[in-house]
This record gives sequence, structure tokens and C-alpha cells, in this order.
Amino acid sequence: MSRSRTPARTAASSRRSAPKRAGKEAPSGSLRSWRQLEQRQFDQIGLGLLALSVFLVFLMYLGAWGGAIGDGLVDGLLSLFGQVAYIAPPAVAAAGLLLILRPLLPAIRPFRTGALLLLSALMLLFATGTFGLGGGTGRDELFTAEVVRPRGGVLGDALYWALSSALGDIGAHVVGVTLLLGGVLLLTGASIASMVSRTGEGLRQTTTALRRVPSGTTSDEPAIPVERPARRRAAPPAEDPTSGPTPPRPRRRTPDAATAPDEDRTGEEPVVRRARPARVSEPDAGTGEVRATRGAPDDAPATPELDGARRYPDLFGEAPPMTFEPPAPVPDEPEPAVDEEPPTQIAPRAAARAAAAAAAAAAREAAERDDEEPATADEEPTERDAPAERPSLQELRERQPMGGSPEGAPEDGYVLPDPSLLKVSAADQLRPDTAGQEETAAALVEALQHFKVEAKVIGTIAGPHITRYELRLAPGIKMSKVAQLKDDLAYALAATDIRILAPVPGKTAVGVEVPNKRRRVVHLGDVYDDPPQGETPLTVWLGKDVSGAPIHADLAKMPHLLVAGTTGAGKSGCVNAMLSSILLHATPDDVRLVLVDPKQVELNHYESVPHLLTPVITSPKMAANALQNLVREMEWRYGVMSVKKTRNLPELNRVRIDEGDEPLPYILCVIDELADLMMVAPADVEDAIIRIAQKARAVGIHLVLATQSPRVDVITGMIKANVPSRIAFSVSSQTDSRVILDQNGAESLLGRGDMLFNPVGSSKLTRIQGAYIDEAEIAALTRHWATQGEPELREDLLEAAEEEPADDAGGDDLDNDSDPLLADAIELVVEMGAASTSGLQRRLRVGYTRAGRLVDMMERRGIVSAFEGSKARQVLISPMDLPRVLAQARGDASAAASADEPTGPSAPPTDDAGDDDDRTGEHAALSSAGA
Ligand SMILES: Nc1ncnc2c1ncn2[C@@H]1O[C@H](COP(=O)(O)OP(=O)(O)OP(=O)(O)O)[C@@H](O)[C@H]1O
Repeated sequence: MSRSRTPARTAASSRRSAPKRAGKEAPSGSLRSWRQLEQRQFDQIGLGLLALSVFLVFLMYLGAWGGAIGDGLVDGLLSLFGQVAYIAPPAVAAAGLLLILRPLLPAIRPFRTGALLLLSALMLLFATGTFGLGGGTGRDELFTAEVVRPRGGVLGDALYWALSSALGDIGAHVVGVTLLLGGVLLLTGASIASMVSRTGEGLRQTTTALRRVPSGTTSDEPAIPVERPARRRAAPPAEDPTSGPTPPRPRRRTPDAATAPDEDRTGEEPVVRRARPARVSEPDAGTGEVRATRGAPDDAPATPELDGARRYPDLFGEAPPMTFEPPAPVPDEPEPAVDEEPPTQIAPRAAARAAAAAAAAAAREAAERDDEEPATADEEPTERDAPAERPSLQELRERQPMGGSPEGAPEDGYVLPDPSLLKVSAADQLRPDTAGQEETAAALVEALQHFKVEAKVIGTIAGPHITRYELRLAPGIKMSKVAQLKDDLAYALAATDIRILAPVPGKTAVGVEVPNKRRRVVHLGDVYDDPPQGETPLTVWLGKDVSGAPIHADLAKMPHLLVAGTTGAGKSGCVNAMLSSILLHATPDDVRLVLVDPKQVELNHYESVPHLLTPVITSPKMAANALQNLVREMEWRYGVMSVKKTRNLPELNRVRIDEGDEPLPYILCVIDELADLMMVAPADVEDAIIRIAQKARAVGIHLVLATQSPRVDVITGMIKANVPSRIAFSVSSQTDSRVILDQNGAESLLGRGDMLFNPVGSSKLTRIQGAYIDEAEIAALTRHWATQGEPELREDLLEAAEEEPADDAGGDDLDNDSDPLLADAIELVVEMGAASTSGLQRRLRVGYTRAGRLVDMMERRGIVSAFEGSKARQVLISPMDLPRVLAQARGDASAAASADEPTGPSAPPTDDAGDDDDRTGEHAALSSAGA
């Protein structure tokens, strides 16, 4: 993190968290000011407590004279707490140490409560005389000078008196012991069940280990097998971007520095470092990498995993910040398992640590398993085990990976652009326009009254372009009534367009979003920040939400994004903001770009950045080729991942770096006008998009598809199903809005960057005013990159994909109802008892399109049931029918006729049954041609 950026970043962060706090109950003044103290102030307090502890040791344990204050203090403590006061010196020292070391310690929420319970329990036990503590002289002499000191002090006596009055002596004993146990549990973070289970587990392990000891083991030999060293190098300690001094921008950031949050990066290092190869960063929780988040110096060793954090994750960590990082939904076809993250939040630090430990343990186990036993053949095959059209080993070896450092890349690493080249709004422009808010609120309530809707405004939230008025309706009034009044309210408020949220998600309120009189332009510089910890280099800044909080998204987690809206609504602006965000923090070693711009004017600014993998593609045909070649790259990456036994790009890159290979970058393909491509080669483009969208997430290939034509022939059902994250800009009708978002809303947007963001896994739409970056800023940014090397273009990406004989047999030029693999497919589905396109893809090693066509052919022949949404297709024939059906499929009609067992349900006649003969003739021809 750069020093010069720190203030801006801090400002941005505090702005971001402000609305979150606004929604919560304000903490009390003293608590708030306590929390606002900085660590150096905590250090001072901690030192003071340590000194006090030493002082008390002398006074209380060694009998030293402490002067008036010291002795008074000891007297007071003894009177108040009795014998329990003797734990004051270590307790005060512990409190001091906790304050000093708090950046290194996990947040243990119930600490204070635990300490309080323990203290109360001890005082009570001393006062009550439980376990013979304190003498226990009963209630008669309570509060007398003779007994308070040797027992639980005045406070202990007070507790004892209250409890014994209410519950008797027995009750006081029971409560004392219970409080003691409760305090211990809270302080240690243990739970009774887990203690029981861990004890059982420990016993089991010990017994097992003892049983394993060979009879001849001598005392010198280790009885319990020693853990084998992991085969792979463990992940280095995490980097903490929030700590330590940060070098000023412009800085030279090496690919390592840019992309390897787990590499050592101290502030003292020279700013320029040559440290290729890069390591692509990865999500925290997914990969289990350990990252310190608070105060730990960069070069400090990673805080050791706390046992409690692993076993009792619920007790550790802090409230997660708001962000959009949803996991990808599982498409029809299962992706190779990649580490998932919780849908809407960054994992708390301790949870991340726990995940890290679990992942590390799993990796160790896996490494050991690899050493010990080869994979068994009967293991459940996964997509990764048998990817469709997996390249051969030869191909894997020969192919040149996409990425690597472009020609002429600076020897000493890339220099990242300074974000200060971005324009920042003036202070008055950063504040939303709140003029006339009261009048609008009053007019709103009045207008609703005219329509017999009783409501009152319970809150307003003002953003850069709209203000949301939150209404509480009188009992018995339906929300839908307000929604129906949209146009009337717009008329009453003299507003261009209003949007009604009925209800506001998560609130008992109806929201009415009214455009502000003066809209604020949100400049990218107002919201831009480096990717938060745990995010990938594909993190982009989208703009500000209705409360003015900056919103970012990690495209790698989207994992693909659809951007649609009418012309002039701000799509290109949004794409520019995304690309610029990436160019501001990612080097060509982190991210490579494939830009498709059929309009030829939107993305040509980027033609000289070294991040490009191809020239900016303007021809739809070339774009279709590029997409198909990206599918090959994807398959190649899967092949490599399978050989290296890794599950996602960051893991693969770790292995590649260990083996001295260049890591692979993320690849982002941005298509600025999907409709143009879909006009030229709909089948090929759709097929390639679907295949990339379904599978490419794990290998780091991601798509951003933009279109100004939100029509079903452009955004087809299959594309929609596989591109789960959507951004809708203003559209002209509710139908268009539903095509993009599956719900209304985008028809009420204001244009010029006003958008609704629907990240994957969330049904909630976030309204955002898009960040804007003008051409001069983009030019400055691209100039900065252009001086650091030419793009190393992979022209082969634009070449027409080589025809694959196996797949071509089922290609476009063939009859739609015949395929040499049909008989095999039929056999397979009968054998499997179900028909799925992905199953056929895997087992027959064919592409998606061909497998889909085979299923269609079987449906037409009555072999499998029709498509029923998410339900699997049923196989309608029995194994007994197989010979006849296969004979038909192979075009051997005579074999079918002479088959001995023509029993069982015959395949239902199909409309095109009459054509079968012709087709079987073709089949035979094809089969023999193929042979
Ligand atoms: N985030 C924004 N803030 C303010 N104004 C914006 C923003 N985005 C776009 N605009 C304005 O809207 C105009 C049109 O934007 P843009 O070119 O991005 O639209 P588009 O949807 O890509 O249109 P087309 O599909 O025709 O390319 C821009 O010239 C700019 O003035």
C-alpha cells in the first residue's frame, strides 16, 4: 500500500463503513471513545498496567510499604474483594499484556464477560466458604471488618448475602460453582461438548498409537509416528497491507508484490524489485492462506494458528464487512471443486485462519496420501479427472502457456500507475444533494394521502444520484398499493422517474427512490482503492450505492458478468471503470485481457497496454474464433491442473512457481457488444460462452459480456443460466429488465451510469451510481502501461479453431438427426439409467454442442424423456430394447428385424420416423467414412 495513498484509502474505507455504522445502534460514548483509541494509546495504557502490577507484587506479595496511595490501594482491594484481591497483580499484568498485544491476538468476544463471571464466582466462593475457601463463618458476621478481608471482601459478602437470602446457603454454593465454570468456559473459549469430544478423541488417538507401538520398541524410538514433512513448500506468511509504512506511489511493484499477498514485503525494501514470477493472489477462505489483518508487521512470522480458533471459530473474529463476493452457483455441469467462500462476506480473520489450518492439514494429508497410495480406480470420477477433450500429455508439454511476461517487459518489474492520476470530485461534490429533502418527503406523504394511503417517512438515505425515502405504512395498507402508484407519485413529485421498493429488503418499510435535483458524478478516483485483502487482481470498483458507499466486486468470484442496458445508459462507462480498476493494480503477469469491441470505438484506448493477449478484436468472426480458442486454453489449463493435482489457479501457480515455471495469469475476456457476435455465429459463440462460463472459473478465465440489446436471442436462456452476475442499466421496458435481471426495476433507472447490480447468489438488487472515468484519464493510464512494454500478442487466438474430427462429425454441416456416436450414446444412457449432456460429454469425450445434439436425437427417437427444467431426463427404454434400438441407430434395419427379442415397449413413433431410412443410410456412409 502506498504511503501517499494511505489517507485517501483511509478516507475511502471510513466512508465505506459509515453507512454500516449508521444503521446500527450507536455505541455509548465511553465505549465508542475507547474503541477509537489507537494502538499506541493502548500501548501506553498497557505499560501503565504492567507497572501497576509490579507495584502490587511488591506490596501484596513481598509486604513492601507502598506509601499512602499504595497501602490505601491494597486496603481498598482487600476490603472490596477479600482474598480474591491477591489475584490482582497477575490479573492487572494480563490486562496490560492483552492491551499491548491485541493486534496479534484474535478478538475473543466474551472475554470481558468471562473475566467478570470468574471474579464474581471467586468472591462468592470465598464469602460462602465453598470448598473450604475463606473459612465460611456464615451469614452472622457479614460485612464485619474481621471477615471481609479473609473472605470475599465487601463485594463477596454482598453477593453471598443476596444469594443466600434468596436461595439459601446451598443456592449460594451452587451459583458460585456455576459462575466459576461459566467464567472458565468463556475465558478459555471451550465448550463442554467439545471438551468431552476432544477428550474422547485424545483417548482414542492415544490408544491407537499405543496399539501401533511394535512390541520391540525401545524407549529411544518414537512410539507415535512422527509427522512426515509436507511435500510442498508451505505457504509463506501472509502480508498485511494495513500495517507498516507503505512506499509512496509511483512505485515499482514487482509481479510478486502485486500478486502475492503472502510474500514478505517490508517497508524498508527498495521500492523497485524484480521478482518475477508472480503469484496470483487468491481468496482467503478458499485457499486457506494465512493473512494477518491487524497491526502485524510485514515481516513478522504468521501468527500461529490458535487451537481455540480452529475448534471454536464462533468465539473468534469480528463482524464481517459488507462486500459482494458470492460463490458461483453450480451450473448444470459440475465444475471441478474449487474453494468456496461465504456468499456475501469476507471471512473473519480467525475463520480464515481456521480455514487455513484446515486447508494446510488437508494438503498435508493429500501429500502423504500421494506418497503412500496411488489413486484407486474406483474413485468417483470427477470433471477434473476426466475433462471433456482433455489435451494429451504431449499437447500439454508442447503448448506455450498464455501469459508470461510480454516481450520487452521491464527487467526490474512493472511500475503500477499512481491512482492520483484519477480525477477526484471536489469536497462539495462528494456530498449528496440533500436540498429540498423535507419538502419532497412532505409531498410524498401528501400525495399518498390523496390516494388514501396512510404513511409516514421513517428515514431518508441520500446517495450521489437519488434519495431513498423509507415509508412506514399504516396497519392494513398493502405495499402493492404504493407500488401501483409509481407514476402518480412521480407526477406529484415532478420527478423524471421514481423506483419503488416494496419492501426495502430487510426492513419494515417501503422505499421510494427519487432522483436528486443535482446528480453528482462519481469519479473512479472517488471510490478506487487497492483490492481488499483476499481479493484477486480482478477486483473492480463499480461506483457508489444509494448511501454513497463505494462498491467493489471481484470478477473472479462473480465468476462471469453480464452488463446490459439501452444505448447511452452507461455500459461502456462501466466497462471502462472496470478495466481501469484492473489496470491500476494488476500487472500483465497478473491479468491478461482479451477485448472484443465490434463498435470499434469503445475499447480502442487499450490497444497498447501490455496486458492484451490479442489486439482489440473488432471483427465478430475473429471474436468467435478467440472465444473458441479460449475454450482450448481452458481445457489446456484443466489438463495441467489435473497433472499437477491442483484445483484452482492460485494452487496451480504455487506449484508452477515451486517448479520454476512462470505462473499463469487470470484471463479476462470483455465483449462490449454481444449482439454483434451473436448475429455472426450464434451457435459457435453461444457454445463457447457456455463452455467457458460453466467451467473456466477454476482456471481463472472470466467473461464480461456487455450488450445494448437485452433480447432473448442475444441473452439466451443458456447464457443467462451460466452467467450468474448481472448489471442492468436503464432499459425501455419491464420486459427488457426481466431479460437481464429476471425482475423489474431497470426500466426505472435514470441512465448515465445508474445501474442495478445483482451479484451471483443474491436476490437483492443494489442500486449503484457508476464510477466514471473520462478519456483523458484512460489515456494517461494506458500511456503509463504502453511505456513499459509491448503487448505480447497471441495471434493464434484469432485463428479459426482447428476442426476436430471427432466433434466435427456432429457438426453443423451434418444432418441434425444422425451421428456416428448415437449408438454409443444410447448404450451409455441405458447403462447409466439417466441422460445428461455433461455425462455424455465426459464419457464420449465430445464437446457440449455435440453431446446436447445427441440427447436431442435420443429425445426425438423416444429413448429419453423431454427436457423438464432442472429434472434429469428419464431413459424410456429398457435394456431389453437395446439391441433393436441400437440396430436402428446403426442403420442395420435387418438386424433389428431378425433380433430374437423384440419384446418390451417399442420406441414411440416420432414425427420424423419416416426419414429414418434416409438418415441411416447417411449414418452408414458417415461411419464408413469415419472408419
Ligand atoms: N458513470 C457515469 N456517470 C456519469 N455519466 C455517465 C456515466 N456513464 C456514462 N455516462 C454518460 O453517458 C454517456 C453514454 O455512456 P456510454 O457510452 O457508457 O453508454 P453506453 O450504454 O455504452 O452506450 P452505447 O451502447 O451506445 O455505447 C457518456 O457519454 C457519459 O456522458
